[in-house]
Amino acid sequence: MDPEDFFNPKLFDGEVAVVTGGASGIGLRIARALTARGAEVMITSRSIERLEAAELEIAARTGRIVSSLPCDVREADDVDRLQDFVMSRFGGASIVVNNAAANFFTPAERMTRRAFDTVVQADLYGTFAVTQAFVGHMIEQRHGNILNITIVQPERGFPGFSHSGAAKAGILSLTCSWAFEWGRHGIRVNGIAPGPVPTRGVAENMLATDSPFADDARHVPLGRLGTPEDITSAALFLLSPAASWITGVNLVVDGGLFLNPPVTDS
Ligand SMILES: CCCCCCCCCCC/C=C/C(=O)SCCNC(=O)CCNC(=O)[C@H](O)C(C)(C)COP(=O)(O)OP(=O)(O)OC[C@H]1O[C@@H](n2cnc3c(N)ncnc32)[C@H](O)[C@@H]1OP(=O)(O)O
Ligand SMILES: NC(=O)C1=CN([C@@H]2O[C@H](COP(=O)(O)OP(=O)(O)OC[C@H]3O[C@@H](n4cnc5c(N)ncnc54)[C@H](OP(=O)(O)O)[C@@H]3O)[C@@H](O)[C@H]2O)C=CC1
Repeated sequence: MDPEDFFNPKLFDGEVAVVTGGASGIGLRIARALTARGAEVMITSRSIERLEAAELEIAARTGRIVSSLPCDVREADDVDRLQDFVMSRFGGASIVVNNAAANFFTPAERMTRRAFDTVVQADLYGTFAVTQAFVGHMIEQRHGNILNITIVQPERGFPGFSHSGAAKAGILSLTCSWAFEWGRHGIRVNGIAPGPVPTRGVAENMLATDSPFADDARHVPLGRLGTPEDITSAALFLLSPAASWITGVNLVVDGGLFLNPPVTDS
């Protein structure tokens, strides 16, 4: 049985969800699952081609239509356009999934300022800007749910990917600050920390020839790599009323990998 089948098909009726990076990988799967369970879903990414393909896939799988808009979350003007689009079409968003991210292997001493900036802007600034675009409406409605896709224990560092580690640690801090600040407005803010999930993004950007990461499950206690479905089940739980007293957590979904993480030498 698909783990997502445990979730009621009407679970997200009446909700409006924005999923950044929703045209591929984990974001696409979360967007599809929310659509299948009644939410109006808006997906964004930079590539129009990928967005169009995702719209078709979601329609074929769920029989429902998603909206999409090209948006580079690093660009303030793009985020403003996204906000305008969602406000005029849906009146606001009640769910934001900050999933868009950039990553590539670069030893710190060779990392250019622009490379650092590219990742921090996509991950940390993008999470801040997209959330801020929609939280005002959530506060007015006294109802909202923000889910940030992070990594496991970013505060411990991420050798070879120090830009990503720093950005994700910043997102974790935002998760906690926002959970505290907005809890009294009926808004929950949580994170999910995926273990290794072999998506296109990982294959293209993290498994470079000189990257220390290997595409195998040797170190995973549960004996396999993750799937977008594994992450989506956790997302559906955290976004649902079943998690109504949970805020400010970074839920690790990694098959137990971080009980004994492999040592990497960048
Ligand atoms: C299955 C086993 C897996 C094992 C892993 C397990 C560990 C789990 C933890 C994983 C944690 C996180 C994972 C992820 O985030 S996966 C998602 C990754 N997805 C993506 O990155 C998709 C989007 N990314 C991109 O499109 C590109 O990577 C990029 C961000 C580079 C594109 O942006 P842009 O077009 O704006 O960038 P530029 O090409 O202009 O480059 C900007 C600067 O960055 C430098 N750069 C780019 N690529 C590299 C590289 N590979 N190495 C070094 N430097 C790079 C580039 O040179 C520019 O800088 P300069 O102008 O100074 O040269
Ligand atoms: N897969 C894994 O092993 C792990 C993933 N994660 C996290 O999970 C999330 C999803 O990763 P995954 O599905 O693997 O990655 P993918 O690369 O498959 O998906 C990332 C998505 O983000 C979009 N994106 C990238 N940069 C931008 C930008 N500047 N503005 C808007 N959209 C952007 C991409 O679309 P486009 O190129 O069209 O813009 C793409 O749709 C990320 O936050 C990642 O850091 C965390 C730990 C492990």
